[in-house]
Amino acid sequence: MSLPPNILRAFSNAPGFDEEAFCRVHDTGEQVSSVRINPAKFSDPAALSFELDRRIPWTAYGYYLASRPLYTFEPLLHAGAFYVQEASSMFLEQALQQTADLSRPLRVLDLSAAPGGKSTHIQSLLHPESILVSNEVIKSRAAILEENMIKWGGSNVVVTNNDPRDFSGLQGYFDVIVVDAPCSGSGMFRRDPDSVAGWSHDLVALCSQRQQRILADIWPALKEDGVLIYSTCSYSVEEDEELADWVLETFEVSSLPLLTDSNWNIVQSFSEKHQAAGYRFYPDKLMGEGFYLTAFKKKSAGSGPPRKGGRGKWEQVSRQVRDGLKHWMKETDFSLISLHENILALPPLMAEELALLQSLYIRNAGVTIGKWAGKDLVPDHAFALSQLTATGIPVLQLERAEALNYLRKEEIKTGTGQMGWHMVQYMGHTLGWIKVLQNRSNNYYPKEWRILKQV
Ligand SMILES: C[S@@+](CC[C@H](N)C(=O)[O-])C[C@H]1O[C@@H](n2cnc3c(N)ncnc32)[C@H](O)[C@@H]1O
Repeated sequence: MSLPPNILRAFSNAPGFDEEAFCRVHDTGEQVSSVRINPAKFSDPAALSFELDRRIPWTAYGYYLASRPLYTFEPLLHAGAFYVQEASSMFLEQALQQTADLSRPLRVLDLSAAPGGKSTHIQSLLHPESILVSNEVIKSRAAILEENMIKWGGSNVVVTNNDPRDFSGLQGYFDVIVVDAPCSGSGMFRRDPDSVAGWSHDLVALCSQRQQRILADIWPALKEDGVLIYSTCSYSVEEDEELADWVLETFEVSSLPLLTDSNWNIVQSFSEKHQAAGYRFYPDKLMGEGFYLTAFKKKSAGSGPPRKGGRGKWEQVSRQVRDGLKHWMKETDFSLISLHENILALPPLMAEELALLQSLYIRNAGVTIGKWAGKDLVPDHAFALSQLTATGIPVLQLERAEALNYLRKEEIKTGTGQMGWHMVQYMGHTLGWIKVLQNRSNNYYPKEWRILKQV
């Protein structure tokens, strides 16, 4: 792929930009593949059909792969044991660790979260009593975000589908806000050469205005001393350092520098007007795509602490249901509530937090356990993928080919004499539910998530 001169000229003022090396790395067409494992689920690298190669140095959970596998046919991807993510983006881990106290419960918003790369990563880094609001404004993308967060299996996540301005009522609520902003996308040119044709100066200007609007809308929701982490996959200074200057001019805020290892070859930049520290990733300098990240601390909120949420529009489940769930669920201190016919398990304090978040359009919160149908539970897929299932639930281990058939939603020949609900597993990782009947079994894998691709 050769990049047009107008694009190269546009990046010539970007700190650390080396035109010759940049062109060379785009010309080769070389691709870097990487994944991030889920520390709550992943234990055995041998369960993967591909090899984890070198570690990505700025994260504890990321690995480069020697070659790109067909991820769709990897059952552990559907079990939420790993996530396919571009390596540079995992630098978010450094930003969070160095700017926030992750040893205590925090309220964190990932504002532009779909498909869920940063949110799954954040979930792995937070104290378990934290609350992570993973938001996506575009409805169809919010559905994908929800799917990925359910597969990841964390119980402390709320998935919402809101515009940034909908958060204005939550004055001073969040300790940390991550804005992985929609941008002109030049950092992905190597991955997606077709996107080169869509790039223009007008697009960069439009994105920069939208990024300012998003940050202005979300700003009141950040608490005093709270941390804002802003990132793009654009090389354009208008979306990166100039945007950081705009933040410093517009809000009461200070720039938060981060420590990096010189061997990582990340370019540290300083914005022209206010010297905001930023971190630039170039594919010709390190193994990863184009990325920019900067962090800020809010100086004053201009508003008090979050108000009390009052009571939510839900009820605790009855004693009969609670007793009935005993052989399904691990013993926990979670609250069990009924919402829209579903039973939800919410970690301690989340019910109170949800009451505060009631103004948002909540797609998913805590773990959906299922529906109570008269005498017993019809378990939800999210429950299977969570860490809350009781050890006594019957399990059916499948070989790889059968596991893929299950994920295609085909009927599974069980060979088991035991009737009723079973968790289907591959190499000890749960994929979902089946119900074994007298002469057949019903596959409960969600229809909209099934594998459609043929090998
Ligand atoms: C760079 S992508 C996010 C990637 C995601 N953080 C991840 O790591 O998987 C930017 C997201 O911003 C969303 N978006 C688009 N317009 C937006 C707006 N006006 N406000 C907030 N988010 C927006 C896009 O739909 C997209 O999902």
